[in-house]
Amino acid sequence: MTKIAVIYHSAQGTTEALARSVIAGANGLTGTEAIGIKVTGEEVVQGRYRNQRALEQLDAADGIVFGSPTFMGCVSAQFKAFMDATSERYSRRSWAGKLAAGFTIGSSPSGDQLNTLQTLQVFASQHGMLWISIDLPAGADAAARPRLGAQSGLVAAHSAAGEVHPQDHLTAEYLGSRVGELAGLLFRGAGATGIS
Ligand SMILES: Cc1cc2nc3c(=O)[nH]c(=O)nc-3n(C[C@H](O)[C@H](O)[C@H](O)COP(=O)(O)O)c2cc1C
Repeated sequence: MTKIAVIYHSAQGTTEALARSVIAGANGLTGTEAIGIKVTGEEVVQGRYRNQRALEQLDAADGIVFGSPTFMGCVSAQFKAFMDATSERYSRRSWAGKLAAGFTIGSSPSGDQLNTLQTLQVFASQHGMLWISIDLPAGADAAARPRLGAQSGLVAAHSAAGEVHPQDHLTAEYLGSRVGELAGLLFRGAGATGIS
């Protein structure tokens, strides 16, 4: 069984909604099990993220997808607390060779979300993880994914009413299925399942 974990922080629910789509995309593959882990403010005590069980769940995953809202042009403080809590794993190289990917959402189509994604990408690289991009041709994909054109991960933006765009959900599903399929190929020798 290929294991994918999606760890995310969400204050108002839009990042969580995208996380559900990433999970659904991965769970749509035969032989893949995806779980969601939500980082909450209550788990951050004096600046330290304290959920050891969550970290152990991530240890068991073949691929980890990181999700954070873009707050002031970067990951949220809660998500950064989680990132800092992985430093022992960094020292032990626990996550080296796992697959990684990321997604973020903001209120503006160009609200500096790319900096959030790049923060996630650097974080994954510090761990020696293998970063999975979005390989769809922006502007040429039949389903118009990725809507805002970012390729290094999913950049989403919600409407003025706070709604997540359906195409951003489609891209999130695609990202989940891509990470799941590649993890299956790399770690389980599973045959291609036909991402489309
Ligand atoms: C403190 C704060 C900072 C924010 N900074 C940005 C920003 O830099 N760029 C942006 O596009 N949206 C920004 N937003 C909007 C949020 O990213 C957006 O509403 C997002 O969907 C929230 O995610 P959530 O629903 O998972 O909490 C900010 C919101 C807050 C509360």
